[in-house]
Amino acid sequence: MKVALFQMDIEFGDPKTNVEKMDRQFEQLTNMPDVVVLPELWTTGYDLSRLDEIADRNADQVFQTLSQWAKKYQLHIIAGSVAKQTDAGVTNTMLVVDAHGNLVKDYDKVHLFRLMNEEKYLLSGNKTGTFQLDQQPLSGVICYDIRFPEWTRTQMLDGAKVLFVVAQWPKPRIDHWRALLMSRAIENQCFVIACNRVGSDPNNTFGGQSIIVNPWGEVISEAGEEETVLYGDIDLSEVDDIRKQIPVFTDRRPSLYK
Ligand SMILES: NC(=O)CCC(=O)C(=O)O
Repeated sequence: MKVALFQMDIEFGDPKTNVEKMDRQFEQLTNMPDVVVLPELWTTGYDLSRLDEIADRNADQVFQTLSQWAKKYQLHIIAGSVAKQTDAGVTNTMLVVDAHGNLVKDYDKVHLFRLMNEEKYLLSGNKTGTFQLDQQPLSGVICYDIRFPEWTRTQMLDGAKVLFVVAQWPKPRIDHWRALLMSRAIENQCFVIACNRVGSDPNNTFGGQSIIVNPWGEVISEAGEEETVLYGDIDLSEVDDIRKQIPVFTDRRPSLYK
C-alpha cells in the first residue's frame, strides 16, 4: 500500500481557499499512491466560533469534491476531518472516500480537546473508526484521540492493521505526538500513519512531523516542520508476522483490566 500524507498549512476560517489549495496538492502528486491522507479540520481550521457560517451542511459539498478527486486520481482518500453541520450541532468528522468516489466511513472525533475549546463548539462522536479499503481492515482516529490507548485498542480488537491519525497538533507538545504514535504502533503491533498540519493560526503554532511507523515501532518516514508530501510504502503482512512473533493479543488478560 503506497501512501502519501499531505502535511500542509491551513487558511484560518477560509474553506474556499483551502479547497483550492488542496486541489493543487492533488494536481502536483507524483509517484501515484493508493491512499492519500489529509490533516484534521483542513477546510476551516480551528475557527470554531464561526462554525455556524463555515461548517459544511452534512459535509455534502466537501464530499462531492473529495469524490471527484478520488475518481480522477484513482486513489482512496482518508480525508482528514471536516466540520460537519448537522441538525444536532457540528461534529469534527473524518471522511474516508474510496477510489470509486464512494463514502466508506464517517467517524466523528470521540475525545474533544478542551485546550482548544472543542467541547464548547462541537459534538463528540460515539462510534468506532474502523473501515475497510481493498478488503483490508483499517481504522482512523482524530488527534487528541491518540491519548486514549483503550480507544485505539478497541479498534485493533476489531481487527484493524493500520491506525490512520489526522491532526492539528501544536508544536509545544510535539514530543508527546511522536511518543504517543510510537507507543500506539508498538502496543498494537500495527502501522501508524499520522498526518499533522504545519503553520499557525491566531492561537497555536503547529508542529508537522507527520510520520509513518511500522508494527515493530520503526519509523519508515517522517516529515519536518515544513509543508511537504510524505510518501511511504507499507506491507500489511508485517502486521501478521509481528503479531505471531509476540502474541500480545493472545496474551491479554482483559478480566483484570479497568
Ligand atoms: N487537535 C487536537 O486534538 C490537539 C490535541 C493536542 O494538542 C494534545 O496535546 O492532545
